[in-house]
Amino acid sequence: MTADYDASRPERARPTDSSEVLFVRTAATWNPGTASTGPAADIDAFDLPADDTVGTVGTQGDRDLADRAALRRVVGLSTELTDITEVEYRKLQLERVVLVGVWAGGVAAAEAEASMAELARLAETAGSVVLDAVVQRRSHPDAGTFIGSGKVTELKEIVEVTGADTVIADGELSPGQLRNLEEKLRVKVVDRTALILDIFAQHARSREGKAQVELAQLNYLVPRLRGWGVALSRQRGGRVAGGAGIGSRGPGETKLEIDRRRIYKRIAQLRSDLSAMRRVRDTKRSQRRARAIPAVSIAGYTNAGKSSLLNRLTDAGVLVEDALFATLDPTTRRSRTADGRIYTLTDTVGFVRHLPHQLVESFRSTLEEIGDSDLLLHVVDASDEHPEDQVTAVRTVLAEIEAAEVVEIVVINKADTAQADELTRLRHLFPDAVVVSARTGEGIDELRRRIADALPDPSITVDVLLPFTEGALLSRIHEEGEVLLEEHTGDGTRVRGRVYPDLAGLLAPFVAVN
Ligand SMILES: Nc1nc2c(ncn2[C@@H]2O[C@H](COP(=O)(O)OP(=O)(O)OP(=O)(O)O)[C@@H](O)[C@H]2O)c(=O)[nH]1
Ligand SMILES: [Mg+2]
Repeated sequence: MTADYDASRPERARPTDSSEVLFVRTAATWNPGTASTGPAADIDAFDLPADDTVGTVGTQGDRDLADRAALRRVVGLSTELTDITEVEYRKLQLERVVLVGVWAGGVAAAEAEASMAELARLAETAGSVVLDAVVQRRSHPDAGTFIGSGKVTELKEIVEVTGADTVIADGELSPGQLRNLEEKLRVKVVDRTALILDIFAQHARSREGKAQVELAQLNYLVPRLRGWGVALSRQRGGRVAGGAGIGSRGPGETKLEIDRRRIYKRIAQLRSDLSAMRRVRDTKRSQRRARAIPAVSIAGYTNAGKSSLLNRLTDAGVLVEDALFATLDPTTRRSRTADGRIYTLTDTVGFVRHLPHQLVESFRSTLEEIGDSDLLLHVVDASDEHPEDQVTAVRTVLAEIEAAEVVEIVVINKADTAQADELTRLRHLFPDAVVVSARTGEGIDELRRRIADALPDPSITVDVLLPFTEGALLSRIHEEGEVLLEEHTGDGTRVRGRVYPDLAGLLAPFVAVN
């Protein structure tokens, strides 16, 4: 018997074979198809397929989709934290759920409803069936039980009537709230943060993405370890001992200490792995910068159509799915302006209201690319009920990752399905926005023009005579700059054009003398 094990807490009224926390073994064990680093990850700008050279990648999104459809929830794996190093994902078994929210004073009813509707979509994305949703109006969440303690009884009735096995709270619960609610409701309770982490874990593909998610999950887990530990012990007792002798099978203090130490060790390992991956990413990025290829980032709310837009602009063949957080790994592709200037386009992870800070922290290196870009395409879903709330949520995250200063083009997407008066309203709200449909291609030419105008212009005029041995420099002028005149002479190629400062520096030795 240990101090951490709460013997007074009765067994579940409705035991299910799903554990409270499933520790799923390495992705390779359970889903070989997605274990390797996806081709979309870590693409070097110099090897990027240009939009006009891509032939077969259109099927990559289809393959990803098939992979994802093949994902199955894994039931009945070990719930013991026996070897944390084997843990790739911590998955929550969510099946039949009831949602619960607190509608704070001062918040419009519509906003509270939108938040719950989104929670429902998140739950469905994670593979659950939403049976019911309830919201309590009160000035702030109850410190002990999230909703008022009287309401917990009502919620318990709903849980019993619907036969739910999980309650999902629309917010981040303190470890105490989580424990209290579970004790009272006798079903598993998870919060919005855990739910989003679970979706990210399901969708992560690249090594970096997986490490980022796992780090976020462990940081979320640490302060809750005691609660989870208790739950794990009871689960194990129930299964292994057929429900008897549960107390004797609880994890000892020492066991929890060991678990905690293992988790800290794993966190340290992940941090160091990630910082190594980050150095590679930084090098690639700075190579791109050194070559002065302007970078455009596509950001926006989840499901706004960012990947569709990348596909439309470059034929990238990125996975598009009517699901939240379909994209976690940034994909970079190369494109050209009508006057031939090269730029890169990067599709990024979507944002959401109350994006868990653990994720923002873990994904910081990925997200920092947005702050570093020359231009941001902020994609807005015009068919959403509250597009401007999405814009606010996105701008909040952008400020958090210090990307608020980047020049932004608001791209109002899904013009094909949005209501006409809604489009008018949005045009009025965002007068500089471009209205497009990634699906039909409407407005895309206009968007390309706007991108070309917004990209930094090569500003230094050069007039050089390049010896034939300097073919590489000649192609860089073509790729990155603007050629005004080109003449082949007996001594080499005479080029007059406009380039970025760094290339102008390299061309200095060849300045033409007449
Ligand atoms: N009708 C319509 N649907 C669109 C358009 N653009 C995207 N969609 C749909 O919206 C859904 C989400 O598209 P994605 O491109 O995956 O969106 P995303 O922003 O990359 O989403 P995440 O990566 O999950 O954050 C898919 O079902 C797309 O087919 C559009 O212009 N019109
Ligand atoms: Mg996407």
